[in-house]
Amino acid sequence: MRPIFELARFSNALERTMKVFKYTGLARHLAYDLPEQLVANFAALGVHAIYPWQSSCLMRSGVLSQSKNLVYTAPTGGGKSLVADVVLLKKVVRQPSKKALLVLPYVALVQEKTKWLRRLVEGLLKEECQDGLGLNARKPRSSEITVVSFYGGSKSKAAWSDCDIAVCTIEKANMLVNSAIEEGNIDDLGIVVCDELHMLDDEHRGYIFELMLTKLMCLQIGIQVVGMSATLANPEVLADWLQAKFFVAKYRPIPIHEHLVYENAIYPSTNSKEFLKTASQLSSSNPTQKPTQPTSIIEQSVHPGLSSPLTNAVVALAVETAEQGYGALVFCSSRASSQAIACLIARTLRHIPSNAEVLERRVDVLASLQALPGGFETCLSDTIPSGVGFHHAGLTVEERDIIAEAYDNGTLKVIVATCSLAAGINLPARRVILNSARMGRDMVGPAMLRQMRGRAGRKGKDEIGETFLCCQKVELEPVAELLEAELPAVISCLTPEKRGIKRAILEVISTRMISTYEGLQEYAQNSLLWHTAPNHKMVLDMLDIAILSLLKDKMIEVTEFDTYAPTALGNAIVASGLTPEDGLFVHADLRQALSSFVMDSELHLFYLFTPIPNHTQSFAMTNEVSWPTFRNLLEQLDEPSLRALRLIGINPALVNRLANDGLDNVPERTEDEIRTARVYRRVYSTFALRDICNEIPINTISLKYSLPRGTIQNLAQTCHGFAAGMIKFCRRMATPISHIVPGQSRNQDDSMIGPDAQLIGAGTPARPTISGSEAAGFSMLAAVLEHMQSRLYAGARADLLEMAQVTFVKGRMARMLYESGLKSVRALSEADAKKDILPIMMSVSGWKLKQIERDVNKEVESEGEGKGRPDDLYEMRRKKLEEKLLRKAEVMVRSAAAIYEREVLRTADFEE
Ligand SMILES: Nc1ncnc2c1ncn2[C@@H]1O[C@H](COP(=O)(O)OP(=O)(O)OP(=O)(O)O)[C@@H](O)[C@H]1O
Repeated sequence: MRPIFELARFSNALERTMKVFKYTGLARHLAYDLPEQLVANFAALGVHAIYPWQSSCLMRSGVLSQSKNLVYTAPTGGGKSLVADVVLLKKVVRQPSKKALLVLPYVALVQEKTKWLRRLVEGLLKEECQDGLGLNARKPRSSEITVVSFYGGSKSKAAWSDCDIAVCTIEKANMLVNSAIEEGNIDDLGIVVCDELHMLDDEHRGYIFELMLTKLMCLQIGIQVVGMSATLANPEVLADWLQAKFFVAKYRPIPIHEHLVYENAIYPSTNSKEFLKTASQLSSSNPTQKPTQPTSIIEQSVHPGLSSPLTNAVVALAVETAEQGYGALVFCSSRASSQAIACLIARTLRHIPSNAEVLERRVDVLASLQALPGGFETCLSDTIPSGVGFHHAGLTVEERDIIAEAYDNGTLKVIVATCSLAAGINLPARRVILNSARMGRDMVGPAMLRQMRGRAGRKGKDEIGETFLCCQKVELEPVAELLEAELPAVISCLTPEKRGIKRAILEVISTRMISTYEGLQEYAQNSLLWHTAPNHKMVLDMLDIAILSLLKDKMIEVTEFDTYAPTALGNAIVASGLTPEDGLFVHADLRQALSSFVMDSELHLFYLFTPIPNHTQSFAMTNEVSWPTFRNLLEQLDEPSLRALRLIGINPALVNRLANDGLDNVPERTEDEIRTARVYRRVYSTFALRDICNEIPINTISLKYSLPRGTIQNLAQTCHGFAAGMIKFCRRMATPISHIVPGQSRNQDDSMIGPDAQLIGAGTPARPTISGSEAAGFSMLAAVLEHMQSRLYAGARADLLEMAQVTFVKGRMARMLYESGLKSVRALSEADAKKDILPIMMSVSGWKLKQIERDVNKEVESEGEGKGRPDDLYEMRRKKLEEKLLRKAEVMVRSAAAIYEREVLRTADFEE
């Protein structure tokens, strides 16, 4: 290792850093040209030296000088993120006018990375300006670096303009890039880092990576692109596409010892070839083949639940790891089996004594789970005391966070999870145990298998890593095939069989990036599709077909200059982040609402705010509708609500028939039938959304609709973003925007176009692409939806709506204030922040106090009494929290006073 950051012996960070430079040679450090504070921050986070491969990768010409794009791969846990962190932070510090986008596929990863980067930029300043040169140069002004996360369901209201580094999900990143192009400030973007680049070939979400990167490649304005992955079979192809340097590293700081387990026997496999050989020998019926010898045998338990050798092996291996005081991650094929296996492991571990302090921490974990407003999976009460948790998408985010944190800090020793955990968060383990290699009924793919096994032995957490792939006889052959399988080459998802290029074309026309046919051809030539297609004519034909289809669907039009311009519809679809197909679906629903909107029931509005099936893939999948429940819900509706549903297209007789016949779903053979099925599924979700807004606990809703709590929570979180998208859709439909010059188009809140908006081409008339009355209708609908949006944000009934306008008063807080007598904005405006509001806020934040207590105990335990007395530390942090909440309470009172004053003035105006 090259010890550029070697340190630890010095107390003061800066002093430490200076010593580092002397020790390692300034020349080496200057090669990276990193600010001292950044070096110190890396060291404080445990990165004292850089791996040789990281150094070689960074030193590829043009990478650090930010003139070259970079694509690289390294094994899981190999330290890829550090390379990207260095390039990204250097850009932001040295070119302070530039912003950085960091794109990750999962919300949990976005949150984790945001926390990491915030710690990394602590005290790190970007240089604001440097006027003049030499002796006359003015000293640069400096300012702090802001890191903001963007993802669906995020409560943050931060805007692109507020941040230096935006950490985003793929969809949000694409939307940010679209808005920046449209608003003419894409120049502000200096670097885009794409983690998990292999996701490019994920048909559901990954193709948006390609749309975004193709735009950046086409723009040619020097935005540096950095892409990385542990599972890229063809980095050179991607590098060629992105005009990037590429680098392949094989280094893994902690090697993994791999094993195959079959019929209670453990076979070693030092590499995947040997693994494959062992698996093939075991599955072979050839008597002449010399049998492979196991290294050890797992004792078969007499417990009836462990009669299957596979389950017996999985449980025994997990128990052994926990007994030795290490962490084990067990991957199962389904949510149900992960819970069942967790219970079996816990039952065995129950008889093994743990120390009193650990037991107490587990009691705290359970208490935190019990305190969750959304309820918790009661089965966890059986497993947590033994140090075992489970983790899957059926749990709420809070449950998953508590379990992951307890595992990370050693309170829990085993987590049993579905494979979504492997890619979703960075939880390391001494031992990774695969209870067969399946996801549902299918075998996992080679990339996922690598991700799962890659969780074993992570630098900074453990010094050894082991994996055990446990399988049954029938699985030996598919497992052998899986092990032999090469990682599939990443290919474009824009092929006609997958997503096609319609959305891609609509986006670039709608954002005004391209308006000519030649421009569109050039765009297509910048896509991965072009780089991987065997035949370029096919791509150009696809382009023609997509243009025709967009013209036919009236999403784009041909102007009198023979260029392409978006229609209001096309613009609305792109602005609200929908695919063209989903956009048409939503448009049909909104037009119907325009023609006959049912105002005397909330149901129609809730329907329009319900994310459409496929928009949030996890909700209301085909087989998740319980038709008997649907029928019961219809039976309880009042007349206006029933009328609303009939208008939307629900036929109660059909629901009745499906419930009686025990059928799974409405038929989906023709396009009409597919649309109808989507409407039924969306309405089912609408009922759940209505319950969420009526503050029915997640637990109760989950039971009522036979849907997991995680699914209900996902609906609650995604509906806000979807509702905002619908409002944007209506606003754009209401506005003649087709000839607005980029950069002049709209206000920050994306509301109306100013009267001075410039026209493209002298004398070009601004032609609304929909009729005046329809535009007015959409404008009215936007206003109605906007009004109702606060109902969603409040998560509370109408009587709390007024309160929910006040800053920081949302959901539970609104209810608590209401219940303690502060029932109106006026009452709140007259309240005493310290005496009346602070105690309520402290009780709502009870879980935070628990968290403080846990953190203090943990720190004192690891750093000793030098940190201070636990009680004093706790008191100090409690006071800090109190001060923070008091400031919030004061803002609340001021906000309530402002709203009340406005209200009084409005009434006075009206009375005059
Ligand atoms: N040079 C280094 N010295 C010490 N620790 C390091 C170094 N580089 C990375 N690490 C640590 O190793 C761990 C794994 O690194 P990182 O998350 O960057 O790996 P990765 O290759 O991105 O893994 P994955 O593919 O699983 O996301 C992290 O805890 C990270 O802080």
